[in-house]
Amino acid sequence: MRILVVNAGSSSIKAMVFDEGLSALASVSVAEIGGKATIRAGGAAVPCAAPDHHAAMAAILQALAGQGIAPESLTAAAHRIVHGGAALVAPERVTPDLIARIEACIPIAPLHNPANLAGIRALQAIVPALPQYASFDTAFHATIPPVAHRYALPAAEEARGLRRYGFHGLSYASLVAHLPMLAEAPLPRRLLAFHLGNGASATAILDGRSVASTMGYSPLAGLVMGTRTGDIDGNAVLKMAEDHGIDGAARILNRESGLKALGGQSDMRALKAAGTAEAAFAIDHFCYWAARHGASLMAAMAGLDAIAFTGGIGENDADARRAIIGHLAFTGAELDPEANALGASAIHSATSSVAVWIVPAQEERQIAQEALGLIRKGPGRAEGDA
Ligand SMILES: Nc1ncnc2c1ncn2[C@@H]1O[C@H](COP(=O)(O)OP(=O)(O)O)[C@@H](O)[C@H]1O
Ligand SMILES: CC(=O)OP(=O)(O)O
Ligand SMILES: [Mg+2]
Repeated sequence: MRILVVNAGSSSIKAMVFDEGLSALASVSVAEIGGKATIRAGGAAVPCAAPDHHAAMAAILQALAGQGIAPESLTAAAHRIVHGGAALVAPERVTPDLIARIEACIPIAPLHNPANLAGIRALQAIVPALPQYASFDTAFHATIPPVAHRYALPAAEEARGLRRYGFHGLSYASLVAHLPMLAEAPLPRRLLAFHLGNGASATAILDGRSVASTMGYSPLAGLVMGTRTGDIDGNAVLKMAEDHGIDGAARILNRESGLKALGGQSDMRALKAAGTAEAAFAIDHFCYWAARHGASLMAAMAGLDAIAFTGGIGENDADARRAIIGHLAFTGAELDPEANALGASAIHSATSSVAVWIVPAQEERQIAQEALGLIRKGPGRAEGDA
């Protein structure tokens, strides 16, 4: 069995092929789509032409074919879908109806759902009979209670879907599954998890379940991100819509803000390499707001037992982790500088009252596992619609 998993983020596509035992058979990724794109297929990353997610997907399929994994040899494909709305809270087989429901969420996830659909369509065009499955980034957050997910808006607005959803759920679900293995201990009761990638969020995980998260109606809210503002006053958004039109305001908020606006680069590595005063301010701002939002999530769990970092920045950037934990020192969290610099799994000091972990994001494995669950269940109600 060969399951191709496609994880399209806002700036990257990560593809992996798994067998039925969830062993990885191949891995290809394209980073910095729309910028200085590079492709990694086993060896070092090399430049590639990927002005958009369609081109990146074509490059990935070509690279996989070069490794002997032709699209025709796949058993199934499984995709990360960022916004599933309130109804799509479990993995599903891709059908025309499901595609329509994913399309309906494009206005709320403009950087993501089109990219996710690009992957599905690319495969449909080449191997129309290939069964495809979808896993939702919003699903892990279905346990957030109304007090945390409801906006204080009139009921009619809520009925139109205006509520907080929470994202990066596949990453958080895999973190909850893997942290006990890394720590060789039960999952901490009150866990503050930071997913810091191009998109960034934090989640309060109480007894393994999401009880609050920083992203809201869309993946724009909460922390400062590569090109997204994070939290901003609604009236400031209205002022921007007045000045620039709705599309202009949406473009500024989603694509021209965040680290890019403050420091001139959306990519953390590029920002650090730039070394300018603006870049330093952007990084300070990112870490300060990550900590501010993280501290607010502690109230949703009545305290804190452990912190976990994941995502491209969370896993690889020791400076960002040090700055964020520095802002959260009042919680009793303290890093072991050497372990942090090395990127070890446990990075807290011996005297820290809060455990601090690095957990590699395994969204692809999580997606493969969810698809495998559906494949093993056999043809269900979705099969008839296909
Ligand atoms: N060694 C590193 N040091 C600092 N930042 C890094 C490092 N490796 C990756 N990153 C950053 O991680 C971010 C991408 O994270 P990732 O989770 O792959 O993104 P996406 O949201 O597209 O899935 C970029 O800002 C990148 O610069
Ligand atoms: C939801 C989200 O922001 O995803 P990414 O970090 O992959 O852009
Ligand atoms: Mg990602």
